[in-house]
Order: sequence, then C-alpha cells, then structure tokens
Amino acid sequence: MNLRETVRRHRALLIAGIGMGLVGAAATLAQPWMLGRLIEAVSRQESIAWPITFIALFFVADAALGAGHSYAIGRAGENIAFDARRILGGRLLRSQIPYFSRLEHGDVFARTVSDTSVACLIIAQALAQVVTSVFMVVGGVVLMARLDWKLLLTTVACLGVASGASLFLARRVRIAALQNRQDIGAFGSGLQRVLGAITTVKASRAEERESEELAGLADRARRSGIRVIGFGSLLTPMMNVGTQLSLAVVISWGMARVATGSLSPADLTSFVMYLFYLVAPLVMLFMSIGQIQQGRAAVQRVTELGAVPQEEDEEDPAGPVGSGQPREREPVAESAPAVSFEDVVFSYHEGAPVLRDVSFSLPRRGLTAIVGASGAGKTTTFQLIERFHRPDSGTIRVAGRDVAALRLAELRSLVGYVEQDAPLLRGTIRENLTYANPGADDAEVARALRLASMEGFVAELPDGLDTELGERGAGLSGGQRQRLAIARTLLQRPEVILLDEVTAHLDGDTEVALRDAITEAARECAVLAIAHRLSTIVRADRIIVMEEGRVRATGTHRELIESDEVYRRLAGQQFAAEEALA
Ligand SMILES: Nc1ncnc2c1ncn2[C@@H]1O[C@H](COP(=O)(O)OP(=O)(O)OP(=O)(O)O)[C@@H](O)[C@H]1O
Repeated sequence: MNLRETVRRHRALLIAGIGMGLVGAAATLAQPWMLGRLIEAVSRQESIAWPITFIALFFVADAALGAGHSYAIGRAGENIAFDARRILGGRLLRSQIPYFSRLEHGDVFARTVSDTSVACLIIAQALAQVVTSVFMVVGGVVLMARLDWKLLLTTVACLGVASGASLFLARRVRIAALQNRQDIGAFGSGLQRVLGAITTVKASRAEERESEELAGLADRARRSGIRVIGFGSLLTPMMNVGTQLSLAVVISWGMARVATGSLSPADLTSFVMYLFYLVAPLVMLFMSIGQIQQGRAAVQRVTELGAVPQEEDEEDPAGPVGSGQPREREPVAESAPAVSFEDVVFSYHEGAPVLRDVSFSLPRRGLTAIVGASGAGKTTTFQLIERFHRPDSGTIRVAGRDVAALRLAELRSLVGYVEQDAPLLRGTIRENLTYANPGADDAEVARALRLASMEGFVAELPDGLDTELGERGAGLSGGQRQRLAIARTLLQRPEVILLDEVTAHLDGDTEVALRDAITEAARECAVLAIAHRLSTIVRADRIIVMEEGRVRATGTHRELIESDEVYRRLAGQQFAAEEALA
C-alpha cells in the first residue's frame, strides 16, 4: 500500500483545503496591519470608516475560510482513511497464506482499524496545518521586520530557544508514539488469542492468569501512552514560556522607544498583535510536527502490513486473484484424472521436507480416503492442491491441468475445500450456501441440500433457508456445519472436493447423515477425504496411506488390511477407539 499514492488521489480536496487555509491566514495577517492604520487614523483625526470596514471584512473572511479549511481537510482525511482501509482489507484477503499465517490477528486488526485512522487523519490535518502555520509564521515575521527589525531580532531570540526545545520534544513524541502503537497492537493480539480460545481458558480455570496477562499488556500500552501525552503536553507550555518572555521584552523595550519617539504607538500595537498571532501558528506548527511524527509511526505500521505478499497469477494479466471479474472455466478433459501428484516434494522450511516424492492419482468420481498418523502430511497435501503453497519440485494436476499454470480463480472453482471445523460466515443459511456461487437458483440450492442430507434439518427451521446463523455458524452442530459446507461446495460444481473430516465423535444419526452426504458428493465428483473414522475409511473406493510425508500404500480397505502393516495398525487403533466409545 502506497500512502503517497493514496494522498495523491485526494489532492484536489487537500489543495482546496490548504488554499482556503492560506487565504484565511492572509486575512489574519492583514488584521494587525489594518489595526495599526486605524490607530494612526484616530490619532490624525482622519476618517476611520475604511480601516473598520476592512478589519470587519478580514474578520468574516478569516472565520469563513477557517471553517471551509477544516471541513475540506477533515473530509480529505476521512477519504484517505477509507481508501487505506479498503486497499488494506483487499490486500489482506489476497495475501499469500504462508505470510498471512505468520501475522498476529490482533495486531493486523489494530493496524487496519486504528492505525489507518491515526495515520490518515493526522497526516491530512497536520500536513495542512504545517503549510498554513509556516505561511502565517513567515508572513508574520516579514511584516514584523517591516515594522521594526530590532524588536523582531529580540523576539526571534526568545522564541528560537523555545522552538529548539519543542523540536526535540516532537522527536521524543514520535519515538514514544511508535512504541505506544506497538503496545496497543500487542494488547489486541493478546485479547484475540484468549477470546479465540475462551472455552479452553474457562475449562483450564485460567481466567485469572489470562486477565492478569492482559492487564500487563494493557499497562504497557498505558505507560507508553502516558509518555506520548507527557512529551506532547510539554510542547505548548514550552512555546508559551517563549512567548511570555518575548512579550515582556518587546513591551518594556518598545514602550521605552515610544517614549523617546523612535517607535510609533501604532507600530508597537501592530507588532505586539503580530507577536500574539505568531504564537498560535508556532505552537500549531510544533504540535503538527509532533502529530506528523505520531502519524508517521502509524503510516509505517500500515505500510508494513500493506506489503504482505500477494497471491498473483504471473501469467494472468487480470492481476490478483479474486478481483471479482467473471472468469469462465475452460472445458475439462473427461479422461484426465481429477487430481494427480507426480513426485511432489514440499518443505515449509528449507532442508526439512514435509512431503517427499508423493505420487498418486484420483479418478473423476468416487471417494478416496487419506489416512496416516498425525503430522504425516495430509493437510499439507490439501493445501498444495489449493495452491496455498507451491511445491519445491514435482507436478500437481487438477482435471489434467498443471496447478502451477492455472489461474488461481479457475483452480479454486475446480476444487471445493471443506475444512475440519467447517467455518461458516455471518448471515443466513442461504447466504452461506451460495457463498461460492452467488448466482445459484432455488432448484440448485434444494438439490445441494438434498445431496448433503440437509433437507430435513432446514425444513424444520422456522425461517428455513433464511435462518440467521451466529458468528462462525454458532447454533449448528459440528456435523451440521460440515454438511452445510459440503452443500456449499457442491453448489460450486467442483471437479474435486477436499474434505477434512471432523475428528469429533458425532452421534449415530449425524454420522450416518454425514456419511450419506459424502457418498452422494462422491457420485458427483472426486472426493478426497482426510478420514479418521473407520466408517468413512471402509466405504472409500480407495485409500492412500501416508507416513512421514510419503505415500506408503494405496488400495481398498480389504487389500490394505491384508498387505500393509501400518494400515492394519491404524485401522485397529481406530476400531478399538470407536468400540470403546460405543
Ligand atoms: N505452517 C507450517 N509451518 C511449518 N511446519 C508446518 C506447518 N504446517 C504443518 N507443518 C508441519 O508439517 C508436517 C505435516 O503437517 P500436516 O498438518 O500436513 O499433517 P497432518 O497429517 O495433516 O496431521 P494432522 O492429522 O495432525 O492434522 C508436520 O510435521 C507439521 O508440524
């Protein structure tokens, strides 16, 4: 994400806002000058109609332009924040899984929600403030020099010391602000971690421990926040000290010179007014520099997150995946296997392969079960088919086409993925069902529900398909969630369904319904299931046995029971476990 580019997109509003600010500042600067002329006119007993008219006009212009300036800049800031959030949201959704999974979700949340506001609003407002303040300060100094350069030098000396100290403070604000934003992100991550596992926390009676941990993180955020406030609150008094000192010197020395006649009372009045007018923009200038420093810390965090590598199709000029354009699937050759692996090697970390020379091939229809001990590489195999990761070597084909060369959108429309905990999205059952195929009609939805053995369940709900689901499908059992996910995947009309079977022991009825759903799905397309239940394994048309990242054996249950020792052991263990449960 390029913030400079985003700011450039809203430059018209920013320039309009800054323009109004500058004209308003000119109207402010004209007021002391006109006041001086008013005093002169009074002392010379001339007409004061014109000076008063001008002063009134300048007042009105100043107020109106000030309001216009604030509105335009505030609006530009909101627009920039909107763009930053929109772009960031899109980039996160299209990010590469290996990089995304390393991010802490709480920190991602803090960067996307709060850092974007801080970055964009502060940058827009403070930048505009810097421009108008610099104009006011330079204009004021020039006009003061024209009135009396000796008094100006005295003022600059007094204010200069205060300004140097303020610049130092502004730097400290930035360092403390960066730390504070990191601490807030760490608190967000901590909160996300425990709330995501709230049932485990309660079951382990760890509420006290976790709340202390959270309080510790919140306290770190509090302390760094206080440092930001502390340095920030010294900024204004520092400038006030400088102002009061220069006022005292200017007034006493100026009055002495008025007494000797080397300075007119009108010029002294104008000069003192400029001094007052100078202080507010000077304070604003240093405060804005401090704010920009804070904003830079937030920009840094937003930009870092925006740099998360994207899933892109190198050969696809349409650019990143999921860009929303309708993409037609190319016709699929019926003779090609649904999925084939040819000597696939893959490692998450260099030198430690997780899959070694994996080769297998699935026919276009039927159920294939993958079995193997925990860590054998079953889920990794699925993730490679979805191209969440790329293999180190070897070729993976879906419907006869090389996964590496397929457009991601096309690949993922050919492959349906039903994850282990089958997460559902907020919304109604219908919205969840048609998620991967929003154009599906009622007949298609009814058919998918029937195939997934969900018809009866949905019919019994008072609102049927329009029943609202809670967060992540709350209100449905694990088996119902999985059947709903199977129905959703069937609506997508994939060539292959990857099914990570639930490990939780389902009750008899739910299990039968899930098994029927899988059998029906396998009539439509190829189903590759990571299977833990013997009932699924036994019914599979073929079984792939994995061990330490290799395919150890393939065959039917009967063949493998006879020929493969590891399978016999796995099946025996599973059978014993299911017996014990029964
Ligand atoms: N994101 C990851 N980064 C690094 N290593 C990983 C990652 N995911 C899995 N692994 C490692 O890869 C190996 C295979 O993991 P995988 O999840 O594919 O096994 P699995 O057979 O599906 O196991 P389970 O049945 O327990 O889910 C394991 O040793 C695991 O520790």
